[in-house]
Amino acid sequence: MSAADAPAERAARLRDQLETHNYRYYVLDDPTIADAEYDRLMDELMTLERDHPELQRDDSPTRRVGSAPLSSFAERAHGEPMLSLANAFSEADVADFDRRLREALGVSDIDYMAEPKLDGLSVNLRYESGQLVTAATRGDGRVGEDITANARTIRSIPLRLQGDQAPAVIEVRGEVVIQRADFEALNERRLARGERPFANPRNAAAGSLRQLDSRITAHRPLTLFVFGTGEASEALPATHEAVLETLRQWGFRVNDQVQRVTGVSGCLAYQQHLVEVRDRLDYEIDGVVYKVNDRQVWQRLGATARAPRWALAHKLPAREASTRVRAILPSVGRTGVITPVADLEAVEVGGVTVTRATLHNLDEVHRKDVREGDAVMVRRAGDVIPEVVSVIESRRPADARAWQMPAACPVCGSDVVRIDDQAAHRCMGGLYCPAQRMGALMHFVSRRAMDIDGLGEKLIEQLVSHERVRTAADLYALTRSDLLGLERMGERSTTNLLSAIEASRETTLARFLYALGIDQVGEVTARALATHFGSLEALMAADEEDLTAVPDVGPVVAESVRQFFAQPHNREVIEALREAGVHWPDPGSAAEAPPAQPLAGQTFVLTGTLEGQTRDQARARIEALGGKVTSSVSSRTDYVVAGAEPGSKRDRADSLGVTVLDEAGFNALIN
Ligand SMILES: NC(=O)c1ccc[n+]([C@@H]2O[C@H](COP(=O)([O-])OP(=O)(O)OC[C@H]3O[C@@H](n4cnc5c(N)ncnc54)[C@H](O)[C@@H]3O)[C@@H](O)[C@H]2O)c1
Ligand SMILES: [Zn+2]
Repeated sequence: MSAADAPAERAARLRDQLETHNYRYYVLDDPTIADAEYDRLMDELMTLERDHPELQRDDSPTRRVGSAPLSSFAERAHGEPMLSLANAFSEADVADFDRRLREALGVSDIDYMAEPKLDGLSVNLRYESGQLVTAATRGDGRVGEDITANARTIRSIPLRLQGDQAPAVIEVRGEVVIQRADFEALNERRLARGERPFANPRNAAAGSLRQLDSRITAHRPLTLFVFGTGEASEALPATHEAVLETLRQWGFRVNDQVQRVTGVSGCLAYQQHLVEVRDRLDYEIDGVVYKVNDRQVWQRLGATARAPRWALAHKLPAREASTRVRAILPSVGRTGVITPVADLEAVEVGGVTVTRATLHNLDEVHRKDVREGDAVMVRRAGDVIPEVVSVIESRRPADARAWQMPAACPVCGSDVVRIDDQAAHRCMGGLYCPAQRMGALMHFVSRRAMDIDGLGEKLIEQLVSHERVRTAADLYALTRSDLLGLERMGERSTTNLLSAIEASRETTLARFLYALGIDQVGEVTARALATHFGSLEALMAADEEDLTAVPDVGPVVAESVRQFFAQPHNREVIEALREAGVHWPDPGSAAEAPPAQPLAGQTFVLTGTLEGQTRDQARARIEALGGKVTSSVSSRTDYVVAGAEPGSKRDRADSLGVTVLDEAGFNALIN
């Protein structure tokens, strides 16, 4: 092989690849690489052909637009060709473009119309005497697919032009898009039906518009934004700005971000502005387009085989890239919920290197059918966590197997359980699992649990990070010297904290159960369990049937309780706590009788109609136990007791996160 062969071979290979990608993208609506990767291949081929003119060929993808129309549609020739756009990837490219135009036109400043470049599918609408007669996709630029029936179902496409100035013939061009929220809802529905999700809104829009059955299109939320014209039987206004205004008056939707700017600096400022507002737009954009405003100039500048010379597409940083999933890792969060995370081959998305993407939960992994080894599309928008959007099935390795949630927590080895119909899986080692340490400890010391005053998040964080505290039991071994010297811990606060820890050793079984942080076991359930079983031993020995015999304990709660106590590590921590001196009155002993003022310091709000008592009776019972009843709900309210037809106080409680008790829950609490 001679040295001169290398570029020729490379060019041939690039042409092959680009043709394949064109076919998959334009005909099948099923691309296997991200746009930015396609753009890089195209750019490489263009550079090769420019540097080696002998390699130029008329049938090269660099000279052509799109791809031939799919034969299942009728063909529709455009009155005037529909071209693509020249691309700029950098500010220097934009400056070059502007300089070339200024030189060609002999002017010092050029006015441009700057427009968002919508990422959808372009269509050509032909109106005769104001009536929509045909609609076609761009196809290869000369001939497209006839999608007239489908276009008629799109509400933003006027079937008849407004006003009475309609020309005999006019072609109107624009981009059909699917709005972001609609795209997400559409993919949700597809996943729910076991269908493959669309890779991105552009594919969703293209797939929806290129339907042989227009009833399907009618159910897809498509929108048309128009950006120009083709064949016209009469002269149009002299500037592009005025043409857009005419289109508006005819009843089309012209993008409201469109703006007239001057020179390179105007173009770049506009692009910067769109980068900033991009995440707030309802639709996807992949660039901005600058068009010379003076249409007389269009004639003079003309076009290449592929694109007009008076317009330029300035690409925005890509949001999507394709990469490979090296592994799917179960990640244990602070509350024990396990999230599958894709460990990715590093890939750059929009200027940031991405190596991880969330897969949310096991159902999502299965619905998207993401497997270890899969090629996937990854998406990162704004500050949102990167996400695996879809799998490129055609690039799946033969040995890829469906992923399963591990049976044991990868951090602590406790059982992993899916509780009934929740989508989430959890590690059951709540007391022991290092991943859950912070959350478990914060809960353990909280006011309604062990009530250890003075042990805040900052302090717990320090104790955990110094490995001084691993489980709740270690709190009871803390010494003066452990605490002194930690941030903001002086003599006095250390003394106070140590005595708060000391005091918490004496507690009640209900509080202790609540403090354990068993999933599904709140205060009321903890009390019910304590009352029913009387001792921790009896509760730990209970099977599902025993548990569901407790009022208000259903199978979900029962399963959670059983699983919790089934973990050897949890039992170890409980044992250690008891050895550290945590205790409560024996069942049946006089001390188990509720203290005289068990509701001291707690505030209640009563709302709605109670059945077994009047509100006044309920108030009397609360007050007898030391509680207080107030009339309005605030963040200081401990409980809202809601009878029938509770009204707005209940809603307010929900929005503030205040515990709401029904009458049975209230009775359980005060008895
Ligand atoms: N991933 C793949 O496999 C693959 C394959 C082929 C093409 N592509 C992608 O498609 C694009 C190239 O294709 P293209 O020829 O359609 O070019 P293009 O999409 O880059 O630019 C031309 C098109 O932009 C659209 N457009 C949007 N807003 C516009 C506006 N305000 N004014 C004028 N036109 C506007 C029109 O439909 C026009 O046809 C690239 O982004 C490329 O990455 C990807
Ligand atoms: Zn764990």
